[in-house]
Amino acid sequence: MFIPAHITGFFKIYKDKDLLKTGSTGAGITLNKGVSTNIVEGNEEIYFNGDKTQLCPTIEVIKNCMNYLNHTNLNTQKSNRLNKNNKIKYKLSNKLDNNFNNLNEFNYNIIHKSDFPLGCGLGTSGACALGVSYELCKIYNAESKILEFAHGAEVKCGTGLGDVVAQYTGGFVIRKKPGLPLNVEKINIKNINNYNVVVEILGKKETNKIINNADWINKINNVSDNLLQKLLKNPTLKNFMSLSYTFAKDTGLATDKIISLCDDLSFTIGSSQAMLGNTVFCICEDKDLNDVLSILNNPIVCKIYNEGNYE
Ligand SMILES: Nc1ncnc2c1ncn2[C@@H]1O[C@H](COP(=O)(O)OP(=O)(O)O)[C@@H](O)[C@H]1O
Ligand SMILES: CC(C)(COP(=O)(O)O)[C@@H](O)C(=O)O
Repeated sequence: MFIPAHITGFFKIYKDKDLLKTGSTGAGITLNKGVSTNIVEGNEEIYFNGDKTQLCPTIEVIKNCMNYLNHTNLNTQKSNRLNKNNKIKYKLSNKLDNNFNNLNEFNYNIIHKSDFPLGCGLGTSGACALGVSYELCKIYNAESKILEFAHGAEVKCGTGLGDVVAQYTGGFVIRKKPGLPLNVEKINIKNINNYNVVVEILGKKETNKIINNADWINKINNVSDNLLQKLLKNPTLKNFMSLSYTFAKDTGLATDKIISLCDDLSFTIGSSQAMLGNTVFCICEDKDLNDVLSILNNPIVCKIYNEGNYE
């Protein structure tokens, strides 16, 4: 299952005892590059772009799914699966039934193939969580839990607050309430294919260290306080980029290098920092694309990905 990358422009942090109510409000866009996840028979391993990893959000999604199955009528589920006569599903179900609490006993591999690295503000960890959640929920007929498993896992790992909700929705997404239940506005963009989103990754930045630090939470929430209303009043890509730049600058999250690159890109529709990464992004029309590319060292050109589960 392909899950798009997601760039948050600005956000406000909400913490709650309930992981599912913890999250962020704010706004972002999903991209036509992201993560594809598959489940295959194997030796209980998780792979990210060919490397064996212990990826927290992926592991937590599997645990969420196991706990859920543990509390559900297993026999009914099992007979459904057996009827489908699918070898992988059958093996998976046996392993899950026998080894609820031991991830190491699973007889399958999770394979993530990503266009972007982890830790660069492109929602890669959220895309892994949502991808594995879709795949597992498909196997266990637990589709109603896809979002819960993935959002809960991201929050628990401290790797994201709003990415999963936005990635599930797809497009230019304004998150009006934190976490679940979903409360978002998906903005319709005319001639969406005329826009390019150009991404320049400068380095890594661990989301965890910012969203769990009291000083950063204060700064972020003070600056973002009225940005959501401003965007809702005028929900255009230009306004989104301008508010995102204000957020990046006024919170102090943007480094001098990021600010200087954004200044160089001021002829575009807008440029800012991809939250929460050491990454710059800008939105431009085709006529400006060559000029944008000439300014950046390793630009990655994307389009806005508008598919999703918005109703
Ligand atoms: N190669 C890796 N294997 C496993 N985990 C990784 C690897 N590289 C980074 N991580 C972890 O992945 C998570 C990335 O989360 P985050 O910073 O939110 O990234 P993103 O912006 O891509 O969502 C962090 O918990 C980080 O420790
Ligand atoms: C900005 C962030 C808190 C983290 O995003 P990332 O670094 O891409 O995981 C995001 O989840 C959000 O709530 O908007």
